[in-house]
Amino acid sequence: MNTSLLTLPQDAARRLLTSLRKPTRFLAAVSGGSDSTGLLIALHRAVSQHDCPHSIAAATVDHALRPESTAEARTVASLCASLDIPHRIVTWQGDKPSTGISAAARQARYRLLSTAADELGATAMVTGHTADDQYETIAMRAARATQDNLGLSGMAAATLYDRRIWVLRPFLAVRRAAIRDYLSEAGIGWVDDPSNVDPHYERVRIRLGHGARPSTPENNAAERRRELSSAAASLVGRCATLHAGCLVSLSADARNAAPQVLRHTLATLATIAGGRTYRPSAAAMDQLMQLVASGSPGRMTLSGALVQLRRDDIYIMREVRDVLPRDVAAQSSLLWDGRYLITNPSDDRFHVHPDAATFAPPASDTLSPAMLRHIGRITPEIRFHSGSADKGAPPPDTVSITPAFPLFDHFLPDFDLPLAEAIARLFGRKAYLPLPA
Ligand SMILES: Nc1ncnc2c1ncn2[C@@H]1O[C@H](COP(=O)(O)OP(=O)(O)OP(=O)(O)O)[C@@H](O)[C@H]1O
Repeated sequence: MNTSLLTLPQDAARRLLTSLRKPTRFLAAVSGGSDSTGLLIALHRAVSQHDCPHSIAAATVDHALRPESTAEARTVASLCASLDIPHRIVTWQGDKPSTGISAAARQARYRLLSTAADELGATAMVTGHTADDQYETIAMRAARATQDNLGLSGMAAATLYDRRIWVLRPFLAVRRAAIRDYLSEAGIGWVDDPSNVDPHYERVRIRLGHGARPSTPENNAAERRRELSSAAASLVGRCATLHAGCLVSLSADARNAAPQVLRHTLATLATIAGGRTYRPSAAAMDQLMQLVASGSPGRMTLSGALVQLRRDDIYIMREVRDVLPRDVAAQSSLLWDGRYLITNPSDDRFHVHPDAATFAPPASDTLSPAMLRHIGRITPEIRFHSGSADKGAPPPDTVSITPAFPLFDHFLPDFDLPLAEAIARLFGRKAYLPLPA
């Protein structure tokens, strides 16, 4: 077991605070379980030190899935009141899905927590994920690794949520047992969520199976993933060109990159071109890399994208299949085809539809006529419904069409940040929120 990486709760809290120069207000996400309660106490003690420029607030999500959850949230509220920590309870309202409840609860939790962060003036969020959670995450991902084993880097120490707030995990090298000792010494109790011992959940089965097994990643998988991301970012900076806002070409020089760097770059660009949330499978990437290595012209579809090899260049674009028309209601936004965020501030509903017949191709001496036609079949065209006079009119200036990257925009682990930034630059989109520093 690699114990050198493990640390005590109070040291981890201090380390986080001293790593930040700018005064930061943290929102501690506290469920009332031992890990997040330990985080709350350790951070509270550290920020209460003389001269500390940072401060904390806290929030608890009442998922309203178990009868006890409201009382548990109130227990956290009382603890925070006794410590003078501003605290909010945010409740997951409305109907709950009958399947996929864990994933839906997680989505709702982050949404509600980020709203609480805004209300409490917090500029970063902290969660109590531990070394035990990290071990379980890696074990679960290893069991189903199909995407180039990227998941083996585990949870990131920092993840950008919805492009709006960084979620920091300062306890990733702290063991749960150390947190419980720390709380017991402080005379502070915690809630035991019954689902944490329910073997119905894969995570629980792994926990029960591993007992005292190693709990920190034994290798530097996260560091290697960051290096891969940086190398891919520099490849994109050197070799990638965006055409007509949607088609990316990589110049011949890209083929001189290390194979794993070219592979990661292509996997990521294909995911972005296809508007997908997950990268292609390792099997699909093996096939694509064989095609690239063959040096002959060819084409392959994967993850909703078409990759075309022509002369020495590599072209990556959305495939034409399943690019579906959609309506955008008045005064609303829509993620269209996973690739564009389309905002309609007008009072009229409009229709988004690729229309090759009306598409005016850009002048190009590098793209073939077939590619220009292809662009017309994947580019959003907007048509207003109201009144025949408006039909087919170009969108008013106020309608905005912004490239979207579902792979990065919802949860962006810090080790993927270099490549995400390079792609945002390539598409001319606003930079991601910088890490707290
Ligand atoms: N009900 C809640 N209210 C506030 N924070 C919570 C709540 N549930 C979980 N958290 C936060 O998330 C951390 C991890 O909790 P848990 O392991 O149950 O969630 P997870 O779903 O596995 O994690 P993730 O949110 O990354 O998917 C907790 O330490 C805590 O900081």
